Amino acid sequence: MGLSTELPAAIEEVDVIVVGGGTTGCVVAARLADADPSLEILVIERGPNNELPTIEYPAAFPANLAPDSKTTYFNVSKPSTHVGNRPLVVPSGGVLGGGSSINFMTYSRAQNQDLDAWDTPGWSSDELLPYTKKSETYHSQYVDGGQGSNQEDEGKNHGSSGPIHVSRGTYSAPKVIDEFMTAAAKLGLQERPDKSDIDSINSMWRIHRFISHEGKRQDAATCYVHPRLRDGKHPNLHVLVETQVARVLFDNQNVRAIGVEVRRNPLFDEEAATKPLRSIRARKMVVLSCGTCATPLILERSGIGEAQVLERAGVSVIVDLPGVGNEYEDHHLLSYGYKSAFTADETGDALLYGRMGSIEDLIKQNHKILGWNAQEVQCKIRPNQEEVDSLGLEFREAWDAEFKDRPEKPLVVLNLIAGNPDMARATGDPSIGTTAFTVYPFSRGSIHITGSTLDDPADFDTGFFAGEKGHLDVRKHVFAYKKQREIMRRMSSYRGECDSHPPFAADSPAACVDLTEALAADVQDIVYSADDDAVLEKWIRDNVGTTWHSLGTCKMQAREKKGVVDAKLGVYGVKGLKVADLSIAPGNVAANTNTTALMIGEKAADIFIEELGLSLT
Ligand SMILES: Cc1cc2nc3c(=O)[nH]c(=O)nc-3n(C[C@H](O)[C@H](O)[C@H](O)COP(=O)(O)OP(=O)(O)OC[C@H]3O[C@@H](n4cnc5c(N)ncnc54)[C@H](O)[C@@H]3O)c2cc1C
Repeated sequence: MGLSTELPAAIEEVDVIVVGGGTTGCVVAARLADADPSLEILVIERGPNNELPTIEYPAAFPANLAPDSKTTYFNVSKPSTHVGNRPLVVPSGGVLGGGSSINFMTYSRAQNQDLDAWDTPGWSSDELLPYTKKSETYHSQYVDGGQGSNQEDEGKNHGSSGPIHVSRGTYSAPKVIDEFMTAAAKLGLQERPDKSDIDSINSMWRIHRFISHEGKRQDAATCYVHPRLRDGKHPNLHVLVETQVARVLFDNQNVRAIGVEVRRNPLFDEEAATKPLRSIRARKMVVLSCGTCATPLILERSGIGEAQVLERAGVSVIVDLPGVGNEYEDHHLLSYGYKSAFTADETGDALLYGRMGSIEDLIKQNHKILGWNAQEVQCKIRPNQEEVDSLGLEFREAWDAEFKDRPEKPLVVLNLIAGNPDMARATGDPSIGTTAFTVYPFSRGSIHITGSTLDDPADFDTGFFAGEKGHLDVRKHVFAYKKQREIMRRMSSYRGECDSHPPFAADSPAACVDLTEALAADVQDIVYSADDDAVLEKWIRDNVGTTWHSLGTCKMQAREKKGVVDAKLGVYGVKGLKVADLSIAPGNVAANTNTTALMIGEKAADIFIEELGLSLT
């Protein structure tokens, strides 16, 4: 069958069904297809095929987030008083390749200690490193300056023959990077040739990207699935797109997963919503890879979840598993724009605001800027003791308990963007900016079904800044705001703040400025008053958004600790049903999450191959 929008009537049963052809699902399906040519695998993806210019060309990435996008799924939370009574919109992958096909392509690795803290047999950082290496071919060369990696470290930490090519791409903004790094160094941040050495802290690096040397996006569908659909050696791999899975089917005893119920996605076929669902059977295994926001909903529609939630939604309980859909985590993101003396072509603004012509024009010219994502430098930062103390006694107690003796744990991640990251407020003038996200949030959310069908809306609460310690997550952003602003103020092209900053009182030293030249060489830190901090905290609550790093709604941990899957990714209480995506992460990671999703995919594939009695490749 290959790739299709319709399942031929002849295919009623396969060996393995992978539900969700996203980042993790594509890896699992491809590796299973390699392991045994007679094993029939069907990937079912709700979104369209990913072979689109807006996915292939990195610089076109914002198009996938347009409100009418058919490649992104927009999860909408209920309004919360903790974030200014706003509903938050959390986009996730809605296309073959999932998040990896629409994300911003920043390559970033979890700290070693993050994975060790998962505390799960077989999932330590040492045991997982081979899987990250297996997924990637890492190109260390810096085309635009920078120190280049130490060969030995590179071999230790990176792969050299995996399907995903990680490089700096074909374009960058070296002047912006150099100025930022010079400024950040004045505040004690050191440039590391390879911060994905996965232990360093208070350091920065030039961001590597999920972009090949040729300037093409390296998503899981392009790198794992399509080559196998094309090579004539994998007639066992089938991919059904534009099709939604409603629920998992079980045998008569409700013990073993035997298939799924599907319908064509009404986004691509309006009549589908009124047609009966179709069943497809799986002889050996059903793998749920629908991502953090969708996998728990499928489990719940199938009768696996917290009994109260299921009963309220009118679903009969097969397994009472209270962890499903709870303990939702994301990173909390704020973006800040700065006026600058850079010329339009030294930042991404000329591209974003069409001054270089349309993406189609640039494709005709084969322009190098197409292989760029404008994400330039990443820093993982911890406060010093004085900074910790400045965040208040309660924060210090939390710091002492969770961070103080874990020197590899950053508090925030800052990214330098060669353009204004707050696109809603950007004017199109040459500007640069930062994004700041807090890692290891204290606050937690949840996502559940409200009814038994695909059309019932989800009950989604991001939990941002809520709960007993939620306000301490706000304090982390207070630290992040001050830190990033001090770096930016020390850049020689800094000319003041754009509108994406708190409205500090005009007579406060913290007030935003509009300058015609850089600040004098000996820049002093801004001293914020209690009133300034109050304005800042309100701004943070009113403007915080997703970092698109959802995880943890089907945790891999003990059932009595509200775990949903065991160390072999099997769902508790049933057989033949696995989960493989970021929903299984038992704890958060101090990084953008795509690398972790790919790693989970590789590890999951090995687990399944072994359980199915196939040979490892
Ligand atoms: C806008 C955005 C920007 C990001 N930027 C970065 C970045 O720069 N760097 C980075 O490292 N990470 C980034 N991420 C995060 C990263 O891409 C995700 O963490 C990762 O892709 C998640 O992988 P997953 O396999 O868990 O889920 P996904 O990749 O989301 O896969 C789930 C798949 O299941 C499908 N699905 C869901 N429900 C159903 C159903 N009922 N039936 C059939 N199919 C279904 C979805 O359509 C999707 O394709 C970003 C994410 C987004 C959304």
